[in-house]
Amino acid sequence: MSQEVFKVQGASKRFGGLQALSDVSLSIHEGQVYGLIGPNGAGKTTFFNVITGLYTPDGGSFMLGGEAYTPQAVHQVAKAGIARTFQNIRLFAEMTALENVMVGRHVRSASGLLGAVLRTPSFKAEEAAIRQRAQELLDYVGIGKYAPYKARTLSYGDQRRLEIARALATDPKLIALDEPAAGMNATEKVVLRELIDRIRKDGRTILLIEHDVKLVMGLCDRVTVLDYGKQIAEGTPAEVQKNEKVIEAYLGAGHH
Ligand SMILES: Nc1ncnc2c1ncn2[C@@H]1O[C@H](COP(=O)(O)OP(=O)(O)OP(=O)(O)O)[C@@H](O)[C@H]1O
Repeated sequence: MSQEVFKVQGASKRFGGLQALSDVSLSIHEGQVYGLIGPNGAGKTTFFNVITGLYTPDGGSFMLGGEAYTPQAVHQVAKAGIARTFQNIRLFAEMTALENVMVGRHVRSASGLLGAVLRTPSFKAEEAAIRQRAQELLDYVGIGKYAPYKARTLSYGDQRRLEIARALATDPKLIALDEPAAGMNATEKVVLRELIDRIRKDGRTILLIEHDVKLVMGLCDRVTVLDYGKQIAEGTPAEVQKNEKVIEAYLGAGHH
């Protein structure tokens, strides 16, 4: 069996009287696309925020690449090997597409972000390589020709792909995509699906929150379903789709 890349045991998070995450456990293996689904307010974003250090969990243990992992400050999370995209795109709007990806790459550079700001000699030596790699990643996600354009001028779908390129630039062990298809039209979704498939084939491991159930079922190797913070099902898409609790959660009147 392939190697376990990411393992979560018993992750919990409470906000006041609301148990947003309750004892959630999952295991993601190398080369898998792992889906996290559930109705609105189920706890998906909270889970992402916990594993990427934006929220401190109340409980749970985490392993990344076979080592104990404590989600901490965001830049440490990237260094540890988790890169993410956001439901609401978070790019540097006034920077070019290329520069946005270069920023992601600096996580792995010896001179770091401070070196980039101060433009130290070691930074300049690294910059050409970083620039080249950033261009390769833009080409890889299919927006190479927009490298010199400001991020804010790119179409919505292309901005989402730019976020993915920036995440890939950190060479993550796990890439976490938060609703990558949100706001995309049918054609853009087809292209996105091909891209995620390619990223997986190239050996990356992906955790995906997605509302588009068809996309999830077509792409994911395994799926966890959350409802009111609880894990109501885990398994292959075929198994999960048949699960009574899942059908109830999606059709139940309590949501939406
Ligand atoms: N910072 C916070 N403070 C208080 N409550 C929060 C906070 N973040 C999330 N919640 C609550 O936790 C619950 C889970 O929210 P979360 O955003 O994780 O759900 P979700 O599954 O991502 O939903 P959606 O599909 O709508 O994005 C919700 O009831 C939400 O209101």
